[in-house]
Amino acid sequence: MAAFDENILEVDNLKVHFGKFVAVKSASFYVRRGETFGIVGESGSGKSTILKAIAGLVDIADGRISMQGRDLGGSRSKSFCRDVQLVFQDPYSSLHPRHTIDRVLSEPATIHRLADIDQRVSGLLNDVGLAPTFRFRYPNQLSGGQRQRISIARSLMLNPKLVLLDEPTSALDVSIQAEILNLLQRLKNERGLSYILVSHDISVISHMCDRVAVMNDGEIVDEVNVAQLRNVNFSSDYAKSLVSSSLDYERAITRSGSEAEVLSS
Ligand SMILES: Nc1ncnc2c1ncn2[C@@H]1O[C@H](COP(=O)(O)OP(=O)(O)OP(=O)(O)O)[C@@H](O)[C@H]1O
Repeated sequence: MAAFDENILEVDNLKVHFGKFVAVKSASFYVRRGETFGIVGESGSGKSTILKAIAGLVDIADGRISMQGRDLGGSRSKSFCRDVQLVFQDPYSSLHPRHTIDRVLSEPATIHRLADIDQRVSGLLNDVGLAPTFRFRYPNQLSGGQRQRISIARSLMLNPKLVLLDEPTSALDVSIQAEILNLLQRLKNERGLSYILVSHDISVISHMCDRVAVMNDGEIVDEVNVAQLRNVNFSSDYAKSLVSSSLDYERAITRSGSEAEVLSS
C-alpha cells in the first residue's frame, strides 16, 4: 500500500440541489495522496453528483471543496483541469463517434498547448495496452474494453494527480472488468495517481479501495477502511445490510456457478 502523507482533496459538508430536489444532503470526506477512495451506494444515492461537484460540472449549494489545501470556490482553473480528470461509466457515449482515436487523445494536449503530442499519444496507447495502429481507428471499430482503455488514456494525457472514476467497469462484460481494474491499478502505481472510485459493486470497491464511504439517500452514512468493509464492520445498520446482502448475493452466484459446472461435467 502507498505511503499517504497528505490529503490531495477535502470535501466538507457538501450539499447539491437540483431545483427543489436535494441530491446531496451532506458529504464530508478526504482523499489522501496515492490512495483509492471508494464511494458506494444504491442507484440514485448521489455518488455521481459528488464527482460532478468536484469536477465543477454542477453547482454546489453549500459546503467547501479544496484541492491540495486550496479552496476551489465556484470555478475551476486551467491547472485544476490538468490535475483532476474524470472517466465516465459508458465508453460508448463518452468518445466522439466521428473523431479518430488520434484526435480523441490529442485534443486535451492541443487545448493545453503541450509539446510532443505525437509521442504522448503513442506512449499512452502503449501504456493502456493498445497497439499503435489503434490511433487511426474510430470508436465504433473498438470493443467496449478497448474504448474504456482509450477513455483512460485520454484522462491521463495531461498527467493528472487525481482521477475521478464513475463506475468505470459497469458497462463492460464481466470478463473484461477485471482487466480494466488491473490496468487502473497498474497506472495508479506507475504514475502515483490518487483515485475516487464510484461504484455500486461491493466486490469492485473491495478489490480497489483503501477507504470507502457508504451513501444513502444523499448522505454519507458510514466510512470504513477496506478491512472493515470486508469484515462488514460498520457503525450504521444501513451500510451493514447493504454490504452483507451484496456479499450474500455474490456467494449465491459463485455457488450456483460452481454447481452448474458440477452438473454439466
Ligand atoms: N441534472 C439533474 N437534474 C435533476 N436531478 C438530477 C440531476 N442529476 C442527478 N439527479 C438526481 O439526483 C439523484 C442522485 O443522482 P446520482 O446520479 O448522483 O446518483 P448515483 O448514486 O450516482 O446513481 P447511479 O448509480 O444510478 O448513477 C438522483 O435522484 C438523480 O435522479
